[in-house]
Formats: sequence, structure tokens, C-alpha cells
Amino acid sequence: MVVPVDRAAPPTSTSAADGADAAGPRTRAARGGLLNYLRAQRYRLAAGMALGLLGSVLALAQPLAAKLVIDRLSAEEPILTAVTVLSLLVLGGALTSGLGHFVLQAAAENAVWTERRRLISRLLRLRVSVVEETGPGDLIARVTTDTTLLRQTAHQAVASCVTGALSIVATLVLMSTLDPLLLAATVAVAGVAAAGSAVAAPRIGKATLEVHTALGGIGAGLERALGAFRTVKAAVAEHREAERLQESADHARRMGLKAAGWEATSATASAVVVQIAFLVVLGIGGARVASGALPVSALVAFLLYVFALGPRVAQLAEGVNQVQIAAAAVTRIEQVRTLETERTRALVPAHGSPAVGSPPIPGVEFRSVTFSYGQDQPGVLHDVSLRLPGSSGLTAVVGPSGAGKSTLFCLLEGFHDPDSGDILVDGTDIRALSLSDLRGTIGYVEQDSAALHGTVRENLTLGRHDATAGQIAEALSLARLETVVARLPHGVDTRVGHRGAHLSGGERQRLAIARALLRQPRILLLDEATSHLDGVNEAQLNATLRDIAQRTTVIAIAHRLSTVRTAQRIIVMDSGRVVGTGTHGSLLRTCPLYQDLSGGGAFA
Ligand SMILES: Nc1ncnc2c1ncn2[C@@H]1O[C@H](COP(=O)(O)OP(=O)(O)OP(=O)(O)O)[C@@H](O)[C@H]1O
Repeated sequence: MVVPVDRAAPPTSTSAADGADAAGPRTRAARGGLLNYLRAQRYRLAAGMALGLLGSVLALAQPLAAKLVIDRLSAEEPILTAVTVLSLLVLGGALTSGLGHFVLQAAAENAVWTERRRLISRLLRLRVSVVEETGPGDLIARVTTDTTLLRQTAHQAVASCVTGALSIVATLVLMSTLDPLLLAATVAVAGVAAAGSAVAAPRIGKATLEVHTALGGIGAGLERALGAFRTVKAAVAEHREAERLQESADHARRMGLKAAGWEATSATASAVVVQIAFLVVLGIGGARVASGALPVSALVAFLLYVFALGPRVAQLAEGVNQVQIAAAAVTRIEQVRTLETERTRALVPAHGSPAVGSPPIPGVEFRSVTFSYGQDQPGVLHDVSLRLPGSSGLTAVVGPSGAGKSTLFCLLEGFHDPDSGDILVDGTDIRALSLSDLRGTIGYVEQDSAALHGTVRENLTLGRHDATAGQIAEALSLARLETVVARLPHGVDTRVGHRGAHLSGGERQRLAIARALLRQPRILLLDEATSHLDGVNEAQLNATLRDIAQRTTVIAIAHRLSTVRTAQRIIVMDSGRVVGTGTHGSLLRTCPLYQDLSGGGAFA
């Protein structure tokens, strides 16, 4: 399921009747966000707009130069100078407008570049639970599609609004010098266009936001289907998945058509208004010329201004529409800012932590830890206390499915915070450590750990970019992977496919173990890390892990009796509680659940 990022105010379906709501606080906030987004590029934007305005001024002077040419022709005077001025105005206007356009594009490109970098870095700092709940596909769409929309619209929106409005004012001023009566008639007609635009603009913004919310849904749906591609195919569920996605595509289309409809209405209204203004001016102006109140050249110049006004009115209307579209993109981008990121610093001072006071012991300790995955979720760990000394052999954690074993590791990694209780690593409360320091001491091999798209080497050095060839070879050897890699066509530089699809399940597990070992962690967490291995490889790897456990805290969640029975220490968990601790032999005598697990065939 794709959870909308903005859960406080999820986008809802729209209707023409509720379009006016779009101008509410949310849109106003988005417009504020749009201005913030553009603020860093204000100098480039100002330069681009100044050039655009200069281009408009030069274009506006053209009818006056045309009037001069006509007046000179009527008076049978030489027209060379007037024609030269007119030509220079045409050329200069085109060049400055073109340059202004480029500078605005550059401003937009820079603004979106900064925004994308910021978003990328924020997304990778999000809390694990947030990404798991939101769905990566929708988040990806915000960095790609929404920033592209912003790039395409923002600069144009601001430039069109500012240059459109200023050139309309300048045109009206110039018109007023020719004939105030004709100007009054033109302004009255133009007022109708402004009213039409005010009705259309918020509806365009709302429909655009819906389009992009639907596109985000498509991204999330595709990520879901392609991320489990084999499962989808094996279940013959391509059609169902496609239908789910097509529903989002249908919604995007409906909303896109709605936005296009309002845009077309707004543009058509502007064009019709200009035509009407032209006819009104022609009628009134013609009468005034006939009565001798207005020279013909002034009427021609005025009509040229009416024509010049048309594109400027259209530019302003387009600018207002683009502001709505850009604001929709900003809304979706801004929602990412509301998502919770991981802490970057320690939560408590090293000496202020409630857990400090006891002598530091190497290893891991849980003190009365209670945890649930959310306020409305059932408790997963209940008052769990454990002490796992380091360098004293392997610790195995066993228990039925759902007992909370993997959750212990998630808390140790700092993916989630306990509701109460303390977790200590080498005697230090983990809240007194930054997450990068905490995770720097831990090697974590997830259950079903996936390989990343890329080469074997890239996978191995994910957390250890400076690893030497010797260290890589050693990690491969410890993980019993060297012969596998030797057989690959390009050795460690062989690509492993999406999520390591070119490797077997056991090879992927060994790759994950080698990656963890390469970092030489103080603590090694293995979540059913050898479950896919054959007996021979597993026995060899277990021997290696037992050896590593003499100098490192190794905690393994295991379902295999072969792993469990040789562990120095076994923790038995049931329904979020520790129900037994000891060795295989002692637990067989004292722990009924362990007896069941080992006797009932729960251990493979
Ligand atoms: N991200 C999550 N959000 C909500 N509940 C979760 C989440 N992860 C796990 N749970 C729930 O927490 C409980 C403990 O899960 P956990 O993965 O820790 O069990 P486990 O003992 O490792 O099980 P298994 O042996 O099947 O891997 C389960 O009931 C599970 O449904």
C-alpha cells in the first residue's frame, strides 16, 4: 500500500465545484515555498527578467516607429532613418528576449539542481520506518518528476507574471498617450480576461497536484511490482498489478485533461477578449477618425498596441497558471521536508545517560527494553533484559516466528528507539552515540539480505570504500565465497543484477557476510544469515564465525540446530520476552520452549 506522504491532508479527488478550495492556505503556503525555492536564484532571475523586459520595451517601441514610418510616408518625407530604427528595434528586441529566456532557464536549472541535491540527501537520511511506510517509488517521483515539473514551470511562472504584468502596464501607458477613450474601452474588455484567469488558475493548480500525486502512486506501484518481479510473475499477477497501476494512470489522465481544459479555457478567453478589444477599438476608433477627432496613424498605432497586448495578456494568464502548477510541484517536494529524518547526533550526553553508572562491559546489554512499532501497534518486546559479553563466543537467539528476534537487531542498529529501557554497546548507552558511530561498530547481515545492483566489489566495499584488494580477498575467503567469485566471468567486477538476482540465495548471503566482515566490526549481527547455505558451506562458515566470536561480539538469529547447539550462549525468546538463557544442554533441561523447538523439528 502506498501511504500518502502528506498524511495530515491527503490529496482527495477534485471536482469543479471544489476547485475554489485550491486557493486555500495549502496553496498559499506552496506559493510561499515557491518563492523560497527561487530566492537563491534571485539575481539570475532579476537579470533574466530585466532582459525580457528590455526585449518587451524594444518591441513596444516598434508600433511608434511604424507610426513614424507612416507619418513620414504621408508627409512624403525620407523614411530611411525611421525604417532603420524600426529594424534595430525588431532585431534588438528579439536578441534581448532570447538572452533573457536563456538566463531564466539557467536560473531554473540551478535552482532545481540545488533542490534535487537537497532532496537526495534528505531521502537517504529518512528514518527506516518512514521509507518502509511511504514506499520508495513515490519518494523517487518527488526527486525526479516533481523537480522536473518545477524546473519547467517555476522560472517561466515568475518571469511571465512579472514581465507580462509590467509590459501590460507599459502598453497601457503608451496607449493612453494615443487616445484615453480607446484605452478606457480596452481596459474594460481586458478586465473580463483577468476575471476568467482568476477562476481558472486555482483549478489548474489543484488538478496538477492530483496528476502528480497519481504519478507518485504509479512510481510506488511500479517499484512494488518490479521489486518483486519473479513473485508477481509466478503468481500470474501481471494483469492485476497492471490494472492497479492503470487506475493511477487513468486518474492522472483525468486530472491532466481537467488541467488542460482549464488552461485552454483560460487561453481561449484571453484570445477572444483581445479579438473583442480589437473590434471595439476598431469601431470606436473608426468613428473618431471619421469625425476627425483621431488621426489615422494614431488609430493604426493603437490597433498595433491592441495586438501587442494580446500576447502579453496571454503571457500573464500563462504565468498565473504556471504559478499554480509550480506550486503543486512545490507542495509535493515540501512534503518530503515534513518526513522524519534520523538523528545525526547523540540524543543524550555520554555522561548524562541514565544507563551510565555501571562499569563498562564489552559487548551488548539490553536493560528492561520495551518496544512497539507504533503507538497503535501491539507491543513487540516486553521488558527484555540481556547481557551478551563480547569476545566470549557466539550467542544464538532462537524462538518462534514473530517472537521479536529481528526487532532486537533493529533496535541495536538504531532503526527504531525503544519505548522504555536502555541498550548499551560496550557499556555506552546507544543514545549517547551518533547513529553513524553506533553503526560503524556493528556489522549487520539482514534476513534475506539483498545485494545492491552493481558489481561484487561495489557490494563488498559499500561500507568500506578504502578496502584493499588483500582485505577484499580475505573477506571473500572468510565468507567461503572465493571459489564462487573466481568462477564469475569478471571476478569481483562481475555485475550481480537487480538485488543480486544473478547470484544464488546462498551466494547472496555469503556476499552479505563478506561485506559485514570487511568492515571488521566490533559487533556482528547475523539474522538467519546462513539459512540458504548447504551443510558443508554452513559448517565451514560456522567454524569461521566461532573463531571471529573469540574477538568480536557475534549474535546470530538461527533456526539451524547445527548453528544453535554449538553456540556458547543461547537466548530463547517467545512473544517478545526472554524465556530462557543458557547452553544447548542446560536449556534442554530447563526451558520447555527450547525443548519443543529442538524436539519438534523447529530447528532444521
Ligand atoms: N516494521 C514493522 N512494523 C510493524 N510491525 C512489525 C515490523 N516488523 C516486525 N513487526 C512485527 O513485530 C513482531 C516481531 O517481528 P520480528 O521480525 O522481530 O520477529 P522474529 O522473531 O524475527 O520472526 P522471524 O523468525 O519470523 O523472522 C511480529 O509480530 C511482526 O509482525
